Amino acid sequence: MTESDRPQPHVAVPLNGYWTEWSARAARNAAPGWAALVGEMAGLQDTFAAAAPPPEAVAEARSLVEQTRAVLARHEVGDDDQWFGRFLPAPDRGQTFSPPIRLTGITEHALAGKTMFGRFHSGNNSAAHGGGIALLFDDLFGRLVSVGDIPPARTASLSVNYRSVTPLDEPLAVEASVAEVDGRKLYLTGTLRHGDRLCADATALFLTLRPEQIRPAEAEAPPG
Ligand SMILES: CCCCCCCCCCCCCCCC(=O)SCCNC(=O)CCNC(=O)[C@H](O)C(C)(C)COP(=O)(O)OP(=O)(O)OC[C@H]1O[C@@H](n2cnc3c(N)ncnc32)[C@H](O)[C@@H]1OP(=O)(O)O
Repeated sequence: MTESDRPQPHVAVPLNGYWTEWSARAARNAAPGWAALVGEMAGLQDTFAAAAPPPEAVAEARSLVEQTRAVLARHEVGDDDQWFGRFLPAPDRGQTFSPPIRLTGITEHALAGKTMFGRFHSGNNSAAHGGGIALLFDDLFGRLVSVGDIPPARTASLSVNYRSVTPLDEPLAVEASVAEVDGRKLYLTGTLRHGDRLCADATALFLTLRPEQIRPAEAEAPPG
């Protein structure tokens, strides 16, 4: 690992008002330890993907996971009230779907950061899955369009070019920027690199939502 690959402090994103409230509400309500549980779950995904356990270990692991599901299922809420994915200032956003992105530079029109794919996102032959790479770009672009005063936006189209193999368990650099704004249309570009090597680049069209397409984020749930 070179010096520039070492984890750098994560930069907090100046979020637009919609996402600020959406995220703050989860932070207000979340139980202590939730962020650590998210980290365990992400680690579990990678460990699970990498394991070839004997029958007794399969049975033990299955029983433990069943117990965990039963504990969590007793506290199921609707998606307006979930915490998963809503810790926007954190590199993993409090979710385990896409790899954490540790942001190292932010302007209103560009983001840069570091990420890494683990075994959970493996395609084959120690290469990251192409769908996982598209997911990474969608998440990165989603963060970019949430910076500053841009109203909430959704992906209308996403195109990825896979230029070379993306390795697992290696630090990767991501960059995204707003190439053009045309009314509600945000044209975005991004790159994923391993060292000096370009692994993938992407373009996307995000559309800011019309007011009637936005669900209110500020509706306060009853405590508990
Ligand atoms: C730590 C920091 C945290 C930061 C904070 C993070 C915040 C949180 C992070 C979340 C990170 C995850 C981010 C995931 C982001 C998703 O993945 S969003 C989910 C995936 N996307 C969707 O589900 C969208 C589904 N589609 C739709 O809802 C609708 O089609 C859309 C996109 C809203 C557009 O519908 P519409 O508003 O009715 O637009 P419409 O009037 O049809 O078209 C407007 C214009 O766009 C054009 N257009 C529409 N679609 C297209 C298209 N596909 N191609 C080309 N042109 C198009 C039209 O031709 C039209 O052009 P003009 O005629 O005006 O020139």
